[in-house]
Amino acid sequence: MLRQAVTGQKDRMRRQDLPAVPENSGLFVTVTGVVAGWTHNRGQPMTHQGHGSFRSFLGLRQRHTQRSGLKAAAADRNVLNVPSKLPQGASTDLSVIWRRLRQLAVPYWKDSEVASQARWRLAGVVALTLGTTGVSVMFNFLGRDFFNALSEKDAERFTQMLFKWLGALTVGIPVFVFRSYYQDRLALEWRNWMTEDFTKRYFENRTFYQVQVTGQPDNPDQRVSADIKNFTETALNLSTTILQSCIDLVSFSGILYTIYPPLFAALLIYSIGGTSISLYLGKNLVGLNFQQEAQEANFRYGLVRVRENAESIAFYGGEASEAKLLFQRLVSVVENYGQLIKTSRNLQFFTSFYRFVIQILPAAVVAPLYFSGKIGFGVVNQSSSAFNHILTDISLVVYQFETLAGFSAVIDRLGEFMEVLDEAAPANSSPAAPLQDQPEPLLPPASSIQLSDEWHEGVGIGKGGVLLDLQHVTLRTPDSSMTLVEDLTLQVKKGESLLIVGPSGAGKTSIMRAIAGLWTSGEGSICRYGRPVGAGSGGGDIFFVPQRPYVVLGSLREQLLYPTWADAEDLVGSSAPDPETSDSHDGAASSHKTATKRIRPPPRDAELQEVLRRVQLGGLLSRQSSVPGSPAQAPVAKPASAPSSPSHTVNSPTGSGRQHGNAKGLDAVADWAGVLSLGEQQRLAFARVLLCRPALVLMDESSSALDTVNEKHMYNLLKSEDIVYVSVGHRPTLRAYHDRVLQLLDRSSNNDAETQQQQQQCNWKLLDAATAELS
Ligand SMILES: Nc1ncnc2c1ncn2[C@@H]1O[C@H](COP(=O)(O)OP(=O)(O)OP(=O)(O)O)[C@@H](O)[C@H]1O
Repeated sequence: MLRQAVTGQKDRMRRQDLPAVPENSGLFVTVTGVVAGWTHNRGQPMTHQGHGSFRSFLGLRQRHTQRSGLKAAAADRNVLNVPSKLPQGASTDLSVIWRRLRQLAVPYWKDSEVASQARWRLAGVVALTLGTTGVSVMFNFLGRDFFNALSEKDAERFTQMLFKWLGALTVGIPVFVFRSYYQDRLALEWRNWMTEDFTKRYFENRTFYQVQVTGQPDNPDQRVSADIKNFTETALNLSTTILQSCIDLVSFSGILYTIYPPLFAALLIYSIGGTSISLYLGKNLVGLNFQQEAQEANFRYGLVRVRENAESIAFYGGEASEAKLLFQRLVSVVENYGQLIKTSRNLQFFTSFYRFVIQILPAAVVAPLYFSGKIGFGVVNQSSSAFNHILTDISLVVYQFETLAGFSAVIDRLGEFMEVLDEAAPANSSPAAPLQDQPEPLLPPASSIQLSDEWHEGVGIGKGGVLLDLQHVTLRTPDSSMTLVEDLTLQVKKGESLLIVGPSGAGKTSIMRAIAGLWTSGEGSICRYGRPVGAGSGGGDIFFVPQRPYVVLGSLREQLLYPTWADAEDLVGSSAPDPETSDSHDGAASSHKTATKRIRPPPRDAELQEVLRRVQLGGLLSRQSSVPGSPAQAPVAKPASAPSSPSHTVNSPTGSGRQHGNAKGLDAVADWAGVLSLGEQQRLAFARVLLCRPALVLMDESSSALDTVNEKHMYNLLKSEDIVYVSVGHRPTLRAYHDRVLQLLDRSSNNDAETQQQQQQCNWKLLDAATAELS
């Protein structure tokens, strides 16, 4: 990181068009040399990518073949447990890198909605880049005449040239500054677009969940935040550098050739030799850059985990082991980084030498011509400058080794991520670029449970009042390593409640996952007669309450409105209650355009306060913000019913700056996940259900932290609202609130295949809750 910061700073300085030769060399023997160097920024690393390597060049093939093994392992590890040594592949398959580069780079310039605008801007940057070469050539000639005048002691001409030269500066400086500025701006816009695109696809089809379950790819957050930034900046820099190199090569070759053809020979030998040596010296950088990024991400993630689980760790007294774990990760970071800077040091010995020698080599070659009086002193300078330019063009690899290496690692990481996103995408939304050499699918193709939804215009109930219909469902874990439920057939009808019980690990939560569509591995079909409630859906029939209540960042109001009215900004103006089907308590917002009959406006404050009291959380209304001035990051909800009502300045009670210091009641902002007890969080989850009023709620141990009185009260509230519920739970008291019990039986610990098969054929029982005798 430190190195990144330092080098990043260096790059910035360099991109301010400092000389191509070492900044502190003091070897700029002529003003022309300084200007030529200053006007020529191609000799420097471009935006730093960390310390790169040609890891990708050497790594892709092996990683591809290792993928199947990784898949199996991935199911058993979460992101935190990414092995400290990532597979360090070895591949020289440039076609893979090229394919990934195309897939990453092309969409913005070709398929995006801003493609034509972006192309125009790119054309502007290219024009400015051409301009910089023009300015360099201009200074090359001005410098020659300037030094000729100096050596001939022609004072009048010297003064003339001095003014010309200064005048040229006023043209040259803006060209360089604006080129750099517009290039940076274009990179920023590209990054913005790519980040949005990746993020959108990451959330589509619950890919983020799949990534979490499989652990592939590692550290997606790092890829979205840091790698995309690196990719866009370097891609643009590299493109303009290559373009400028080509143009320079042509322009200055002519100049050099007219001065002295043998200079070419010296130049070719020098550049080819230099490139070969730097490739040799830099080969140890292979893998180090990729490793560094992964190690840094693991270390950072370890710290985040400590923050997220501070209380649990404190209760367990787990500081020492957490610190040990973090130190282990730190050791990996430091060790790898130590290797990296050592290798980099060796490379720099050579590249520095290489750059310094350039300063005198051309002068040494043309010196005999100068001594014999065939050329003037200005021409010596001119040849020096031209030589510098051409050598920099040809020696791109020497100068940009680390940048190129880092860029390949970034392409690799982003390409891998994109392939995961493409795999998760629905069949009809295949990626823009053709995929030859397709990677293997993330999970092996297996039979899957058919999930369907049936709901029409406000009525989501199937024949006979069926809300949920499971037919011959066999459910397996995502890696298909374990069959959890075999041939399960059951229906949940209006007015009937179901309790799912069974030993820990039997698959109770997994049944919920299958109904929610998170797990699909297995056979059979599940039909949900109703619209599932999703974030910002504004209503729905089927509501899922997970085992761990999710507490959003933001105000108390936002806690209550989540998920039904999360992101309700979009809802405002595009949705409205239909007078016939709306069950809004206040009946307001009837002026809004109807988008879907089932969408309801967010409840008003009075209703939110009332529901808090009903779930025995009225006391929260007297709490003050405990996160002064912190920006709420949660999706912001805004009641459509009364957008102009003073009591509904939900979005930002105190303006966009969100100074919550003194906010109270529904506007109070706190780290609710840390402040509320688990039981309070569970009651909050009940409040969300009561506000949404779905037809069916599926709850996974949602009352496990409640006392029996509160538990009874919560179930009575659901009954009073006619909400059908399916609960997962261990507590015996739960049976009293349910009509039927689905009991999952213990899977045999006996490894005997025959015994297991017999048990799996009937590893569940459906019983009447009143009379059932649970085993
Ligand atoms: N991502 C996964 N990949 C593979 N197996 C998994 C995965 N997640 C859970 N399992 C396994 O699936 C089995 C069923 O898990 P599930 O969470 O459904 O159990 P449960 O009955 O709800 O348990 P509990 O009562 O303890 O919450 C367990 O053996 C668990 O280890």
